[in-house]
Amino acid sequence: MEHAPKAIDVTNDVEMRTFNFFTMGIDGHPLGLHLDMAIPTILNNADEEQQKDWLPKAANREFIATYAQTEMGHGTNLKKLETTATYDPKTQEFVLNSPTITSTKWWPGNLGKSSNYAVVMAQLYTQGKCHGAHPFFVQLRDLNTHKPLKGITVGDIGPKFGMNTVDNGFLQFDHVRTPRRSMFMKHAKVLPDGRYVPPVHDKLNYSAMVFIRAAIVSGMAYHLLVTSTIAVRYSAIRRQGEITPGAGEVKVLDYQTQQHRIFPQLARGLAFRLSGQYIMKLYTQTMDDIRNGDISAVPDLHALSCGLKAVTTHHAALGLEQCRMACGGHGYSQASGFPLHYSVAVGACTYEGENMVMLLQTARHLMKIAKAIRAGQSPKSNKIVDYLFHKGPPKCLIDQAYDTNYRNVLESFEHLARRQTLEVYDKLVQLQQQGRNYEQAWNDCAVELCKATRAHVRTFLARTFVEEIDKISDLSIKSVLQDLLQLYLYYEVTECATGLLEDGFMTGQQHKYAKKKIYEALEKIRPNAVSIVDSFDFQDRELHSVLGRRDGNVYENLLKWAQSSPLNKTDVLPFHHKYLGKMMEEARQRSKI
Ligand SMILES: CCCCCCCCCC/C=C\CCCCC/C=C/C(=O)SCCNC(=O)CCNC(=O)[C@H](O)C(C)(C)COP(=O)(O)OP(=O)(O)OC[C@H]1O[C@@H](n2cnc3c(N)ncnc32)[C@H](O)[C@@H]1OP(=O)(O)O
Ligand SMILES: Cc1cc2nc3c(=O)[nH]c(=O)nc-3n(C[C@H](O)[C@H](O)[C@H](O)COP(=O)(O)OP(=O)(O)OC[C@H]3O[C@@H](n4cnc5c(N)ncnc54)[C@H](O)[C@@H]3O)c2cc1C
Repeated sequence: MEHAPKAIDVTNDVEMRTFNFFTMGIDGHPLGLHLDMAIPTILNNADEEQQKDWLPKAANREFIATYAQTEMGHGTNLKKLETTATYDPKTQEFVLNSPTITSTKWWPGNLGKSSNYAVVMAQLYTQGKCHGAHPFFVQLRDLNTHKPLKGITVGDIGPKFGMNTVDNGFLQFDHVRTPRRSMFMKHAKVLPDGRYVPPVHDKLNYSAMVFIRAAIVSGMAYHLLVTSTIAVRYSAIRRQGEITPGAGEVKVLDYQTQQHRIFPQLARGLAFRLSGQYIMKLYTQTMDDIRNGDISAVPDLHALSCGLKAVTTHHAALGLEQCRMACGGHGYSQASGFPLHYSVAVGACTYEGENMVMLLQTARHLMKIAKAIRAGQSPKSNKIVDYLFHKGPPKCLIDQAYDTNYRNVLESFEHLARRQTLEVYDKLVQLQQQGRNYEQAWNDCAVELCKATRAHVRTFLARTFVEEIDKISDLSIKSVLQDLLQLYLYYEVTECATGLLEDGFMTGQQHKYAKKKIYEALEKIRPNAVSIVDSFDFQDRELHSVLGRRDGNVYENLLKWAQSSPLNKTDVLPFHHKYLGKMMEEARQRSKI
């Protein structure tokens, strides 16, 4: 038939994701971990033969797999995972075991009820020696009955803060046997006789986490762009109060405070989107390099993905909350769509590496660079960190008339990142000279180390935003985006003003200049705000928001939404006369006596 709907191609990743997203919503679905973590693990950690066997079946959804790493007792410190996989050369099998309560796998998405396979991270023992956590591909449930296999206890961990459409689960193994070839063998291997062959880099097993950390950056852009769309649209129909007495009530979007609350979230959403594209490309490139035997970019990718993940999730959480508050009372209703987006987005501050832990990972990388700088070494042509080696201007120049492509603003961010990185490095060295060991000194510097990472990530986000806008050739689009860029950059200057003022790099006057540039940008963005968010082309079914409807018919639909609440199916609730009605009736009778 000419107009018959085309079937979804389940092997096409983008098509499948879009379909899932529209049909099942944003708070997760039974295939989430299968698509986002299990398949990437197969792609990057299975050897050729394993891939041939597992990948087509995975793409075709002949099984559903999850990623079971975190345990009740340990999520961050992977060295202390307790699940064991002990190789038995006699049968050429691994024996998977959960020796303690705290070794119970806890949290994996879709583990509770949906998955019948899992990538299981377990401490690998062979020939009496532990080689650390390695991934295994393990069948959990019978393919026909879907009952747990012998020795496996599996279930759902119960309701959570949000994402309750995902069956996060628990899992225990009681000496479960699995074939030798169920160990992912692209990097490390166990030979039939039990000999261990180490990987070229011992963190290659962690590539699925790196993938999601990179994906999260665009995910956070999405949440911010969606919620600022809701806030802008609603603020453009909501009228309350007057700016000029007697001139009539204004749209709340005309208040400067409202613009200052919402527009920076829009600008940050765009910045995250552009850096999200960058890090995904870097991820793909690095995985290709690894396939060709080049692992040199692994530390850079790890450091950037950890820092971006931590900063973007934190800012998304704060930004979403600003959008909610910008919608007043109605923002607190589920009709706004904010509770759904908020509870999904804040999860990302924790999953895939707790944010403080991630900031500290990037800081490790920065400290190596600081060491090289202090040793007088030259930069290594690394676009992301080379600026740390260069001496910038001694004073801030943001208020100079000619600031081609915001060079002066970028140099301010660079100055702060460089100063913070070197200062905390010097403190680390000093503390060790005073007798602290490295780990103690590290802990004493941890807050400042996190600040160094934030400053470095801010520099990266800002530079990427500037460079990407510079590439746009359509001048009408470019000019609108330049307004958002202006807002973004000066807003970030004020956000890190304490650091810039602290060492006298920036003057109070220049801080005032940055604020002036923010207010100027808000004014320029205001007339285009609704068109900007409309241009994202979000469908109403994506926004899940009465307030953010594209047609702006908020009030009549808010009433319909409330009337359709289950509580309003009947005028009088069935149990009214049994409890509240009875209570009031009895009270009235008593007061008559
Ligand atoms: C269309 C729009 C949709 C919108 C929706 C939005 C959705 C958002 C997008 C997200 C998509 C999907 C959502 C999926 C749901 C997610 C479900 C969540 C899953 C999980 O949480 S899985 C579990 C995640 N767990 C963690 O992240 C654990 C955190 N811990 C660690 O990673 C590590 O233990 C560590 C980094 C803290 C330390 O590692 P450790 O092994 O102990 O090593 P160390 O000895 O400390 O370090 C040794 C050196 O190794 C370096 N290192 C560490 N990790 C890596 C790595 N991955 N790669 C490279 N190098 C690494 C470390 O830095 C050390 O280096 P150095 O010695 O300094 O040189
Ligand atoms: C919604 C959701 C989905 C998840 N999905 C999965 C999944 O599919 N698969 C899976 O395996 N796991 C999953 N997880 C688990 C998740 O990856 C972990 O919870 C996360 O990595 C944090 O680890 P933790 O719980 O051990 O936190 P903890 O490490 O116990 O964190 C507690 C506090 O200690 C601090 N802390 C810990 N270590 C350090 C340190 N070295 N330095 C400084 N501070 C430190 C943290 O900053 C934090 O403030 C999920 C979690 C959530 C919330």
